[in-house]
Amino acid sequence: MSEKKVDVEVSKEDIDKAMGNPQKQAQLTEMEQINLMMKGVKHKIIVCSGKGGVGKTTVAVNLAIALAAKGLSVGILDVDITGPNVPKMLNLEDERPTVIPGTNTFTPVHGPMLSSGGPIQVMSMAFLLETPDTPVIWRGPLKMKAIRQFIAEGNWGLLDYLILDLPPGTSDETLDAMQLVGDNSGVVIVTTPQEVATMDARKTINMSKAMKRKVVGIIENMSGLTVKCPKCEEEIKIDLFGSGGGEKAANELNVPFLGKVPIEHKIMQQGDKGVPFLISNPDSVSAEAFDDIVKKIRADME
Ligand SMILES: Nc1ncnc2c1ncn2[C@@H]1O[C@H](COP(=O)(O)OP(=O)(O)OP(=O)(O)O)[C@@H](O)[C@H]1O
Repeated sequence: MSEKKVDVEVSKEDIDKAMGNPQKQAQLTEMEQINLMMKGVKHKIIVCSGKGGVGKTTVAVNLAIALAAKGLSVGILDVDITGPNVPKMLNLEDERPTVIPGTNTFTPVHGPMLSSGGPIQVMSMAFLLETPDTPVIWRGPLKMKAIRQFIAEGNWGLLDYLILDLPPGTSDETLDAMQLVGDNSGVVIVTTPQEVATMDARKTINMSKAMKRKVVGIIENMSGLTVKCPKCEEEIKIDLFGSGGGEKAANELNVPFLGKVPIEHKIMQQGDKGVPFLISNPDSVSAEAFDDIVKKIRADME
């Protein structure tokens, strides 16, 4: 784990002491533990959407990669308890968090190490399932308990960024995540350009505003597909899910528009292989678009 100094309210020693000492830990309530962990994180980014399948996990994972590649210490918490995909997209499916002996705390799984900022730290419900096909058949309160434990009982150490990858919608997990992150947090909303997705994205933006969370902006994912005509080799752009819907929603709701990421076959393919496209295809159109988006996010958060 990185020993890099970040401008936070606690020291790594404070966190290690609380996490490695059962008596000290027993003196703290769950909420005090969560607050302690959150004080060690400089910036928290909640990646969410109204609609499912629009590319939240793809964005969350590549955002973590982009930040870690800049030498920042990064953690990613998979808040999708029933559909946890972060380990799959980082090729960490067979990993397990390490339980700290004599305590009920754990060290998150160490993911890719891209710079001196240390390995990306990852926690997900997927690490606790017997097989990747095991379903999590839980009601809201149990899911919320798991999220709280992932934060309170994980020794995340000091982080520049914690990225939270949320399930779609505005209920249990989203509500809990927005409440728990505290200050220095921002919400990034992912949508496809089509109306049925932007309509749901608007709800998430209004929820973030109601919960007094800063909206960092909207990303329009799956925005256009460029294909080559097999006969004449001419490039043809197809707006499979329409175009400009995310930007329109951003303008109407008066929140920043962060950019468009096109549909690229390799994004899907590499996601399934567990290699984020920023690593597998750093020169692609999507990687360039994403680079711009990350700059805007950093400019806002930092
Ligand atoms: N720009 C893109 N081009 C091509 N495929 C993409 C793109 N963005 C995401 N995908 C693919 O679309 C599928 C859904 O993406 P992802 O899992 O990131 O969405 P999600 O919003 O996190 O889904 P869920 O709501 O289920 O959590 C994945 O197979 C992913 O690889």
